Parts: sequence; C-alpha cells; structure tokens
Amino acid sequence: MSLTAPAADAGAADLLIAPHGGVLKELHLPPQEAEALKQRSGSLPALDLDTRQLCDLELLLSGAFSPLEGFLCRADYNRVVEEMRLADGTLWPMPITLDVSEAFSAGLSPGSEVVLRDGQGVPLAVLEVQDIYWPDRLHEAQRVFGTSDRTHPGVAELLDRTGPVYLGGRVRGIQPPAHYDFTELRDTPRSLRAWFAANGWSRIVAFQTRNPMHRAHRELTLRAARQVGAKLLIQPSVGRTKPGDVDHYTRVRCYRALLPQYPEGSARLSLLPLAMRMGGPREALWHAIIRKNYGASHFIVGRDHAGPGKDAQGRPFYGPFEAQQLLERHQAELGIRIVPFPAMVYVVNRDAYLPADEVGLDDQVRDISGTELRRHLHEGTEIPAWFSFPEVVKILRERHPAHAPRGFALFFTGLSGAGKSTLAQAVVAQLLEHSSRPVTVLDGDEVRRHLSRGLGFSREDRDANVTRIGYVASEIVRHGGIAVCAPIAPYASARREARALVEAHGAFVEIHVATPLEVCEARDRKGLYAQARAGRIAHFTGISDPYEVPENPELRLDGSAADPVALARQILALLRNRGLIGG
Ligand SMILES: Nc1ncnc2c1ncn2[C@@H]1O[C@H](COP(=O)(O)OS(=O)(=O)O)[C@@H](OP(=O)(O)O)[C@H]1O
Ligand SMILES: Nc1ncnc2c1ncn2[C@@H]1O[C@H](COP(=O)(O)OP(=O)(O)O)[C@@H](O)[C@H]1O
Repeated sequence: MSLTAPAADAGAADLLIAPHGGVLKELHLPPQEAEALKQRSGSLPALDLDTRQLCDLELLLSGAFSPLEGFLCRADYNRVVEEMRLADGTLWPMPITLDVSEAFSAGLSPGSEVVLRDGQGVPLAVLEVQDIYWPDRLHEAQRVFGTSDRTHPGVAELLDRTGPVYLGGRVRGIQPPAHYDFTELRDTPRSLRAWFAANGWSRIVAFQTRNPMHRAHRELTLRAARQVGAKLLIQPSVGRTKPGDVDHYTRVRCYRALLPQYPEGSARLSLLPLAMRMGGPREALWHAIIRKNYGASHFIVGRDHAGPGKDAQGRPFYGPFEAQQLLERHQAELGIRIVPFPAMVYVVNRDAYLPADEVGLDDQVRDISGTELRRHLHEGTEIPAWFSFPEVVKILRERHPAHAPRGFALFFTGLSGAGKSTLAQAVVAQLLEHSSRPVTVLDGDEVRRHLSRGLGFSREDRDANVTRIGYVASEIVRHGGIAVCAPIAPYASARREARALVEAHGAFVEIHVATPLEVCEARDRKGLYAQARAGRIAHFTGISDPYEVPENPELRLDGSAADPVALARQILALLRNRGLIGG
C-alpha cells in the first residue's frame, strides 16, 4: 500500500523553503485505497478522538507535522521529551502522542490496527499500532512545560485529561476531518505552497496568533514584513487555544475586517487547525517548524510567545524572551528564519506605534491589556481609536454586548449530609429574590436520577458523574446562565476537570462545605451513615471511601456553623464581590 507521492515541486515552487526533514509527509491514501480501507475499517477497534487528538491527526495527515508519519513511538517520544529530537536526531520539540485508556489498550498488541474517528463516528484514518507504552506524564510535564503546576493549561490537560497509555505507529488517512466554517480560508501545506508558487511569493513571513488583532499587531506584522522584505502570512491557530480565549468564529471575522488595512497583495490569511499546548519556548519552536512546512521562509516570534499566563504563585511560567532565545539557538538547523520582535507599544506624544526597545525616556507609552479590553467591552466604555480599528471593535462588541451577565457555576462539594443541597436551595432562593437570571440546579441526588442514572459509587463512576455535571454546567455557563451544582465530588482531579470545562466559558466558584464528619453522621438524614457503619453500604464517602479536601476553593464554610440563610448570604456576598451578580 503506498502513500500519496510528495508534491512535485517545479518552477516557482522550487523557490519555497523545503519542508522540515526535506519531504512533505502527506499521509492520505490515494482515493481507491482510502475507500478500501474505509470499508475494512468497520471491523476494526474504533477510537473516537477528542479535540486535541483530532487537530493533531488533521495536521499529521496534511503534512503540517512533517517529518512525522504517525503518532510517536516510545523511542521518538523519549528523545522528544528529553532532547526535543526524534530518535533519528531531527529537531522536534512537542510530543505528538495518541493517549487511550488502559481498558482500550488491553485489546491491542503491536500489529493491531485502530480506526480513528471524529466525534460523529466518521472514520478518518487507521493507525497501525507499533508500540503501546505507559508514559511518565509527570516527567513529561516537567520536561516539556518545565513545571507540574496545573495552573498551566498544558500541564492540567496532560495530568488530568490524558489517558495513561500511548499508542505509537504509522497513520494512513482515509479522509480529512470535516470543517463547515471559513472553508475558503483553510489550506493544507500543499495547497498553500501551490498558492504561493502561483502568486510568485517565496519570501513569506508567518505570524501566529490566538487573539483578535488590533493596531499593535498590524504595525508589528507590517514592520516585520518590511524588515525582511517579505509578504505576510497571517496564520492564526483556530483548533484549540487557551481556555477563555475569544472564540475562533469571532476572531476570524476580526482578522477579515483587518485585512484591508494592509497594502493590497501583501498579506494572506489562512487558518491553522492547531491544538495549542501553551508550551512557551518549546511551542514556539514547534510553531516555526509547522510554518516551514506550509512554505513560510520567516516566522515572527514576539514577546511571551504561546505563553500560558502566570503560575499558582502569580509568577510567569517563562521569561518573556525565552522563546526567541531558544529559536535563535536552533536557527541554523531550523531553516525557517526567526524574526524576533519586541512588544509594540503606542507612544502618545508621537501618535505612533514603536517597538518597546525604541521608546525614549521622555516618551509617554500606552497599552491596553486583554483584561482591560474585556472590561471596556463589558462596561460599554470607549475603546480608543489608537488601540484598534472600528471594524474590529464592532465585531467584538457584537459578540460581547455591554453589561451582558457572565455565566458562572457554583460548585458545592462536601460529605453526604454536609448541607450542600440545603445551601444550594437557599442560594437559589436568594438569587431569585433579586434577579430573573436563569438558574439551573444540578443536585447530587437529582442528577443521579436522570443524567447519571445507572452509575454507582466506584471512583470511575463518581468521576463520570462529576464530569457530566461539569459538562452540563459548562453549557449553561456558555449561554450566560447560572449553574448550581451540589455533588459530593470527592476526587480533586474530577473537580479540576469540571472547573476546566466551565472556565472555558465563564467563572467557576468552588465552595467546600466543610461540615465535620461527626456532624454529618449525627444528622444522618437518610440513615445512610448508620448503614455504612453496619457495613451494609460499601464505599461510603467519609466512612469507607475517600474525600480529598479541596486545597484552594473559592470559599470554605462549615455547614453547621450558622443557619443556611446566613451561609447563603455569605455566598451571595462573594458573588457580588466578584462581579458575577449585581446589587
Ligand atoms: N457509597 C456512597 N457514598 C456516598 N454517597 C452515597 C453512597 N451511596 C449512596 N449515596 C447517596 O448518593 C449521594 C451522593 O451522590 P453524588 O452524585 O453527589 O456522589 S459523587 O459526587 O458522585 O461522589 C449522597 O447524597 P448526599 O447525601 O446528598 O450527598 C448519598 O445520599
Ligand atoms: N446550616 C445548617 N444548619 C443546620 N442544619 C443543616 C444546615 N444545612 C443543612 N442542614 C441539615 O443537614 C441535613 C443534610 O443536609 P443536605 O443539604 O441534605 O446535605 P447534602 O446535600 O450535603 O447531603 C439536612 O437535614 C439539612 O436540613
């Protein structure tokens, strides 16, 4: 069985930079072979990919991850983690791995085939399993991200939402993942290279972004392009970015509105279905390699490239110019030229944007952070013309109307009988006294009658229960609603998972109802503690099953310290302080 031949570069295409490793590794099979494999795939074990895996697969198949020919086997993985190199020595900084559960891996052995499907069950590719291995994910986090702090989104995903077993092996493509949005802006490395060749572009500087672009970005990209005498490729990541980012539909509308601000024929917009890891320097190196595969000769690396924000102690995970330094160290081997750029700032007295390192002592500098911009949008206050373009601001205002309430989830956790349901009821009653915002209650017992019917109290079932609650809450929050959840949720990892789901769209307020076990047991409203003590109920939380005490809840209160009305008032005060409710 043969893979499709690499693009036959000819004429203008010869002027383009060679892909990483020399050859564009497109992994799609020719149509007839793809159809035959699709027919056969019905009888293979199937894996339905999550968003990250789907993005990775799409970029593997299209050749954007050249020279990779599949998901990393152990030898490649180990060397990538330790040294940012594949086993053969090729520079490659990010582990591209296919994680699965232990149960799924149990039915496989080297030589097995697995059909990789999208969320709707459509077969996209077949993996020839070469290697099945148990990675040390903590070690991976420390080496790849330089930390095991779960405030880092890449670390949280790796430690809490990544299966324990990795499958390595070659991938053969049946069909690319389907996209129904902005189809005219989606390119493969081959199609973009062909467009460059057809339009006589060979010096091309690529710009990566996960945010809406404003004047500072336009100035930066224009300057970078002029500096190196190149055309500009604006290639935003639209696969998965940092939780809480502006959604890609809105961003792409903004980018489109910005394009007329560039000299005609000087800039091209193309979307990259990349699942970012927010891995700072290593990620920047990876971004550069990907852009090289798309045919860009230069790559802009700004301040704090692919930065994950601050750690649990409020310190940045990476130095602002660490990414630039790392890429410069590998410049010769990389091929694609790095264009390092300082932050662009607005200098009031000159009414111009300047690189931060060109600003004089007498200059008066202004900037608006992402947080400030969100505040302006929320409060409907003026966004100055020096900061952005009216066309871009209009799109952002449509998406984030002023004073639109932000959705949030109130997540009570604690032992059975701690007072979670009672407090949830009291809070809901007080919320409804003041406003008519929609409130949905996801109470432990209630959820188990519907959403989680059939689940028991094993760790696996409890985790599934809490994740379902987190998922439903995240949908409610996404639409600006209030979700009040009250499960025991005894495991920290499942609570973190629920938090991550919700925080992608709004606020997550965790309240530990820390009523002492003796009080809960003395209350024993349902008689369950007595039964648990008598050994008639196994795995009862607090008696014969663990409860992991939350380390950093937004609020911890003793559910026996005051009456529920008083405790609920305390919670409402917290919500008010955080700007989540009015009054
Ligand atoms: N083994 C065991 N351990 C703990 N709780 C038990 C168990 N068996 C039944 N129950 C009853 O189920 C309610 C807890 O369900 P949850 O969905 O909140 O639990 S979990 O979050 O999935 O751990 C809990 O309700 P609450 O008392 O309202 O917390 C109990 O009534
Ligand atoms: N603040 C409180 N003061 C006194 N009793 C309370 C308080 N909160 C709850 N209770 C009582 O404790 C029992 C268990 O409360 P419940 O809300 O059902 O707990 P959970 O949902 O955590 O299992 C109920 O009988 C309830 O009336």
